[in-house]
Amino acid sequence: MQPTTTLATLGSLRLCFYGAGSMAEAIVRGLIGQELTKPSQISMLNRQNADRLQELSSRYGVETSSDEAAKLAMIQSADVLFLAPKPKDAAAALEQLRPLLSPNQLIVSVIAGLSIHTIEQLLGQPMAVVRTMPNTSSTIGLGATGISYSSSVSVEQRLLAEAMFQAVGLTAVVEEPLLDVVTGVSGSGPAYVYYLMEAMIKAGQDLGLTADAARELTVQTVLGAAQMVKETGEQPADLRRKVTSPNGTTQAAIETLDAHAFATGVQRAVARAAERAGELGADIERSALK
Ligand SMILES: NC(=O)C1=CN([C@@H]2O[C@H](COP(=O)(O)OP(=O)(O)OC[C@H]3O[C@@H](n4cnc5c(N)ncnc54)[C@H](O)[C@@H]3O)[C@@H](O)[C@H]2O)C=CC1
Ligand SMILES: O=C(O)[C@@H]1CCC=N1
Repeated sequence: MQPTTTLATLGSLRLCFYGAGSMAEAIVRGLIGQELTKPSQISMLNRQNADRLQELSSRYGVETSSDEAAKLAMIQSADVLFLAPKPKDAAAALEQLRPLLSPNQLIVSVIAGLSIHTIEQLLGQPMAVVRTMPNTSSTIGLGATGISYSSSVSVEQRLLAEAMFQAVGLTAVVEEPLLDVVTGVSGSGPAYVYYLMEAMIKAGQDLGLTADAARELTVQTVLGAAQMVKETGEQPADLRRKVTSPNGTTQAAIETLDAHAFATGVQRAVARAAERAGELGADIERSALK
């Protein structure tokens, strides 16, 4: 299947998001914003928050319902079912889905740590499962998504899954165990960058800039730095050296960051997030075996 055929196919498919939180919204907003599908092809469901569903329906025009019979119809008529509850709710959510599924539906999970093996166990039948780790930047088409497949996912389904996530950003197909590393780098990654930005803005303000100036200068600096790495193809370390004059201001700042073990802290944070993804997956597996 050619990419254009895949995209045309996507427009005709019914997509159901089971779990209507931040990550589901990011993907929906991206798919609609990139005109990959119409809002009428998308349904979004959650456990009990009717106000949230109302908000999503009026914001994007997607189909939502709190009525049990209508929810059932949305699930059963979906060609692609996105699993997007929190890990702690995943075992219960997948067990609820179990009797409603048919083998021709494509399952796309965004749940951190949850393995394809456990998804298959919880769903109780062989299904085509795409396990992904996206991030919230999918909202604006700048997401970064790691993808793995169960062995029963067909070539066409792979192309479809990649087309969906490429529509909302960049994709990397990886061996399944590496999805936990992807979680540490890019799934949780936006939060590290926001944390850095919070600190830069606060420092600017503490030293006398207005809140607006501190924010705008910080945003443009992060945007420009990321774009420089992308457009020049240079290594971040080389670009960093070009900013760092001998005995200048940047050297003084980097020495201060080193004194606070900045790089080690970030490396440990990524590793800990990856480890935590494994722990979340193991917890769900334990609930599944109960
Ligand atoms: N927020 C993020 O940056 C990212 C999140 N993820 C993954 O996405 C998943 C969702 O995360 P968020 O959107 O942040 O969480 P959230 O808390 O914003 O949304 C979770 C949604 O699932 C619904 N839900 C819970 N139990 C349910 C059930 N039994 N049936 C139907 N719906 C149910 C909740 O009502 C809520 O709408 C998680 O598994 C997380 O690991 C993955 C990548 C990035
Ligand atoms: O914090 C979390 O568990 C989720 C997974 C990746 C980003 N947010």
